[in-house]
Amino acid sequence: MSIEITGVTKRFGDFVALEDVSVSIPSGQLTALLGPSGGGKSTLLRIIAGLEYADAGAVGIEGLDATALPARKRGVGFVFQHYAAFKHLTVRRNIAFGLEIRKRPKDEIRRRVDELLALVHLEQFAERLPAQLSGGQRQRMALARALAVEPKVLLLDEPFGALDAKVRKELREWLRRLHDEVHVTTVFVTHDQEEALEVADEIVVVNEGRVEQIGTPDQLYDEPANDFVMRFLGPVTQLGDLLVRPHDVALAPGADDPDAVAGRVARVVRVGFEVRVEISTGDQVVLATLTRTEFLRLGIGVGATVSVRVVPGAPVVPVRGSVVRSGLEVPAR
Ligand SMILES: Nc1ncnc2c1ncn2[C@@H]1O[C@H](COP(=O)(O)OP(=O)(O)OP(=O)(O)O)[C@@H](O)[C@H]1O
Repeated sequence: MSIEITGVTKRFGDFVALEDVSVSIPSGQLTALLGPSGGGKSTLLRIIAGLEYADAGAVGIEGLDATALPARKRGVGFVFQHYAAFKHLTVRRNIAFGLEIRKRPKDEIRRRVDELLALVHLEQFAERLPAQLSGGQRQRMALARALAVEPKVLLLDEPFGALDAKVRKELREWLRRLHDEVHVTTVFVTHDQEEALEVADEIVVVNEGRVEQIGTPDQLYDEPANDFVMRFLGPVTQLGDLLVRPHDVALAPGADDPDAVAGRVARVVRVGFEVRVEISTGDQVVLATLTRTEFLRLGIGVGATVSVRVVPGAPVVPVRGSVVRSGLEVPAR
């Protein structure tokens, strides 16, 4: 394991930002810290970086106990959302900075910076000043600068957060390809579930100072540990005491199915290729998302009686604080 976080707690005054957090991050992986704003992702990243210290617990980096080490001795590279470049230095000099202060030989620096410029596709911008770059190019420069000193670990705090949606999407694909080339252990913070699902090898879901779940994108999507994780990863609807994804809700005309919940179609909205059907089951409104073809095959419309059930095998989780049909009590948190 490359980064080993054990029992980390961090308080700011009375406020508990992280509570007994333990996470193992394997070498060479791209790991996302995902969660809502204020959940503690950045605090965890800053504790790994050595920019913040835990009140309790330990941080190991590549087998070394880094708990009390200052940031500069941890071998980590860091990129923030708003990257502070040296405004008066060219892109080339910005990238070379870490190597220059380490007094590496000039020709080695030139060779390494050329490699990095190629890696982040900024060869033709080498002699520009940071102000003459776009936001996306600046973040790529920031990544090249962080990589220059060959960190053991690369830490990215919402690196594309300040960019517009299109550039953000391009850069996340680029980050994935970059990582496949460089393989440096990378941890990045995001509150965007799509970004995490698309880019990360593994996702750590952080909420209210705790880890809700750790898993691959598929594990999180197919086996969400609880209703928080399921809600955070995309649209959900409630059927009885269970949370389910609207595209995993199956409908049949009529109310003959004894294993299904009977309801009445309350609303039908077509959005592009999908049809969203709201079904009133008396005490609940359940949302089902169907393809247009499926919807037409059912031959139903507003007012129709339907049987509602969950597609067999689809992931469901009990709603926190509710009693599940099996009689299992799920404690409210
Ligand atoms: N230096 C500090 N002093 C006091 N409170 C802090 C400090 N740093 C963070 N916090 C609080 O700790 C909590 C966690 O903050 P953190 O930045 O880790 O969350 P986050 O999940 O990264 O959120 P965001 O996505 O908004 O950055 C927040 O409630 C924040 O206000």
